[in-house]
Parts: sequence; C-alpha cells; structure tokens
Amino acid sequence: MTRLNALELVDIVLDEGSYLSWDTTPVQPAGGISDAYAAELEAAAQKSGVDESIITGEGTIAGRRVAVIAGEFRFLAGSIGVAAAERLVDAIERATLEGLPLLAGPASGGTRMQEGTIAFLSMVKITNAVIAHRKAGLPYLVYLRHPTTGGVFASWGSLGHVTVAEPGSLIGFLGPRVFEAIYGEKFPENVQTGENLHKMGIVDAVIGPERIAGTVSRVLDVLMGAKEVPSSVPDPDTAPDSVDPNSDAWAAITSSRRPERPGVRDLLRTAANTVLPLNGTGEGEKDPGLLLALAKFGSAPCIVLGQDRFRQDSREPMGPAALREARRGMRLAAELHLPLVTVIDTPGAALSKEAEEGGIAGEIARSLADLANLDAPSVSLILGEGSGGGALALIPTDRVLSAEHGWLSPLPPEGASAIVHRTTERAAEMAQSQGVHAPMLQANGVVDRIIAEHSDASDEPLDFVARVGETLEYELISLMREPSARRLARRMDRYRGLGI
Ligand SMILES: CC(C)(COP(=O)(O)OP(=O)(O)OC[C@H]1O[C@@H](n2cnc3c(N)ncnc32)[C@H](O)[C@@H]1OP(=O)(O)O)[C@@H](O)C(=O)NCCC(=O)NCCSC(=O)CC(=O)O
Repeated sequence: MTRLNALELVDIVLDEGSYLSWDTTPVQPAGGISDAYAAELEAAAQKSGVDESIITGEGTIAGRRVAVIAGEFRFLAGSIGVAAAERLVDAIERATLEGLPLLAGPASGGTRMQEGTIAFLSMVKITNAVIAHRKAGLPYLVYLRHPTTGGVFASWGSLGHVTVAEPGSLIGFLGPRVFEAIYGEKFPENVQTGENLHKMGIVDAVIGPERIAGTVSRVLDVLMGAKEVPSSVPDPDTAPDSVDPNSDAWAAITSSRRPERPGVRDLLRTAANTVLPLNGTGEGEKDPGLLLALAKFGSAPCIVLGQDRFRQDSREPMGPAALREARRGMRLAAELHLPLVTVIDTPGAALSKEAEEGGIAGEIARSLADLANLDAPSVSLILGEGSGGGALALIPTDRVLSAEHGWLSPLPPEGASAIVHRTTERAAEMAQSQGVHAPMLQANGVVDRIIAEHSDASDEPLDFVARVGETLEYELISLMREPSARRLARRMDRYRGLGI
C-alpha cells in the first residue's frame, strides 16, 4: 500500500491551495551535534524533501481555519529530536494563541535514537503544550498514521479529543522488530493495528485519508459549536394533554418495556442532523450498552451519552465500562464547554462478579459527581426505563426531561417488591407507592418537563422522536444562552432542595 507523506496528507485534507507553512529553520540541540549525525540529517532531508521530521502550518477545511502538525516518516522515521519537538511545541502554542483547532497526523518511530535522553524528555513539553491547547477549550484531533510508535504514540498521539487511525496501520508502543530483538520471539500478530485499537475502544474509528477532511469538518462543526451561541428557537408545545400524578405507574412501566419502543439510536437517526459516534473510553474499554456521540439537534451542538437498551444484555445490561465511557463524554463536554445530553433507558446496572470487580458502585458515584458538577449546560432525558443507580448516574443535569411513559426508581419495581414483600408479585403496587412515573417525578421536582406520547411512543415512533429532538434543541439553546454561574447555582440548589 502506498502511504501519503506529510505534505501529501496536508494537501488531501486541507482545502485546495490553503496550506501555509509555519516552519522556520530547525533549531540546533544545545551542545551541538556530531558530524555523523549532521550527515544523517542531510541525507534525510535529501530523501524526504523536508528539513525535519515534522511539518507544521495552517489551512482551511470547508472554509474553517485549522492548524496542522504532521510527521514525515521518510525523515529518520518521523522520529522526534530536539528540533522536531521545538517545531511541534511552537506550532501547538501558536494554534492555542490564535484560537485554532489543531489536527495532528503523526507517523513515527518515536524518540530519535541519535539524540537520546534529552530528546526523550521532550515528550513532557509536547504533552504540556497539547494540554494547554485543550484547556483553552480548543479541539485537538489526532489521525494516527502508519506507523506510529514509541514516545509519539505515548504523548501527542494519544491525547486527542477524537482519535482515528489509518486503515492497515501499525500503531503500537514498542516497535515489533525491537521487541523481537530484545525477547527473541515475534510480537503477536494483529495487536498493534489501527483496527485492533478500534476493537478495543482505544481509537474512535479507522478512516482512510480521503475521508479525513469530511470527518474533521463535521466533528469541528459540533466541537466548535459552543463558540457561537445559536439564536433562540421557539419553545415547542410537546406537553401531554393531562398530567396526573395518580395515573397508573405500572401502565407506564409496561409501555417502556415494549420491544418496539424507540431507543436512543432511533432518536439520533431521526431527530439529529449530525451524528458522529465515538468509540469506547479511548482508554481500552467499551460497552455496547452506552452510546457516545457528537451530535446536533437543529442548531444545537452537543455530546450525547445514551443508554441503548437494544444493546444491553438482560443479565449484564450496563457495566462499569459504560459509565467510564459516559465520563469520557462528560470530560469532553467540560473541556470544550459543549452542552451534554444524557439519555436514560436501562433496566439497571450490571449485577455480577465482573461488574463488582470493575468498580460499578464507584463508577456510579463518579458519574454522579462529574455530571452534577459539570461546568457545561446539561439536559437528561428519561426515554423509557430508569432503573437503579445506573440510571441515576446520568440524571443530575440542569434540565431533566421525561417521556410520558418514562420512569425512575431505586431498583426495578420487582426488586422493590421482593425487598418489602418477599415476592415480585406486588411490583405494580410498589411502583405506584414509590412514585416512579413521570407525572409523580414532575410533582416531586425531579423532572422539569414531560414530553407527550400520543397514546404510546411505540405506536408513533417517528413523531415521538421528532418531538423529543425539537424539545432538546429548544432546551439546549436556552441553557447555552444563560450565564453559566447562574445555571450552575440553580442546579446545585435544585438537587440540594429535592425532597424537603
Ligand atoms: C516504526 C517501525 C515499526 C517502522 O518499521 P519499518 O520497517 O517501516 O522501517 P525501519 O525500521 O526500516 O525504519 C526506517 C529507518 O528509520 C530508522 N528509525 C526507526 N525508528 C527510529 C528512531 N526512533 N530513531 C531513529 N531512527 C529510527 C530505522 O533505523 C531505519 O533506518 P535505516 O533506513 O537507516 O535503516 C520501526 O522503525 C521501529 O520499530 N522503530 C522503533 C519503534 C520504537 O520502539 N520506538 C521507541 C523509541 S523510544 C521512545 O520513543 C520513547 C518511549 O517509548 O516512550
């Protein structure tokens, strides 16, 4: 397979003719360099046509200005010495100062062996520069190209808000031939590949270079969305005809469990106009029960964390990894000041040895803590079942919406009945007395707004999810337009005051 070099990549990703190099003459390492290394640098420059292993600059993608840093593998394997590190840090700092989103396309053998430990330590300043960029609320997107290894993968290659890999790429920490030389055996096949990292929840997608521009453009449309607050939209009338706290809780529970009831994927498919799914925690775990995506409802950009009941196993509905994935979404929202939408639709958190050993209770606690204290506008939506701590973990937001037949309870009503009556038979009675259904949740101040189901969401799935989408757009924009200190104070007061 022929691979693009750094300039070819920049050419194919940026709008035609828009690339402007930021590079200046490479710095000399303090203490100078040997004649032999100087000759190697000269030969590398001849071979690659560039003067260092990194190129930096700016350009536009679909008209939007972006900064780029890319590795040139043909220059000493894209390895990072003092000069390459300096070039990277200068470009990252400039992108931060100029408020530009930053795209990185590494391809590298890691730290430059000819420069040794002092070059190795440059991983620290590169990491610091990336973190300062992120802390400024600016997107950092990484395209891991073939091959990316060592200290490049272990610094700027692994710090993206969103990370994708090139098809068929070798992406790994220690190079396979180094492993073989040290240990006398081959490194296992199909481990250090972009595809495997995707399978393991380390990268978000595997995408060819020709699709990068389109993907980046859509990702930035969402991630830069918080920088311009959208104009307000009218409040759609989505209230049910009547809201009666004495209505039948069990009827709502039965309705929420109908197999044809629309789920979070139906909501995104029908009611969102941009959807970019992310994959797993980015740290090596994924759980199909939770969907993490960048999306837009109308003009409102957001991060969606949705419990997908169609992908939750009845025995292991949602494990600790799902909540770690959710917390990744919360961190993204916090850093980029992007609104967050959570969708609650779960028969409960996983109850198993694996879940206990994976820290399920702790993950619920940390999700509650992160979400309730999130410094970004947030909306939760009880779409259907809301059972137990796994559901509560995604509730504490600025605005809590519920479908008419949504519900929230400390555990499944059957379980509550078993605790109190030593039988599951009295679940309906328990649900009623515990006040789990939407009208009661609203009466108690848990839910702010109920979205009508005309007879039942399962019977009008498209109209129902469209109604939900319109409501989300309105609520998100209203929150974005409010000063954040006021919004946060109201959120704290609200949860402090519940029940008293
Ligand atoms: C990246 C690769 C898989 C690519 O394999 P390929 O077969 O395509 O290419 P190759 O091995 O022939 O490499 C091309 C040329 O680049 C040189 N080369 C490769 N990596 C280099 C490096 N880090 N510093 C200096 N030169 C390097 C090779 O010696 C070779 O030189 P010539 O053409 O003259 O023979 C392999 O080069 C590799 O395993 N590199 C080491 C990866 C690694 O373990 N890095 C960790 C470094 S320590 C580090 O980064 C810090 C940390 O780990 O935290």
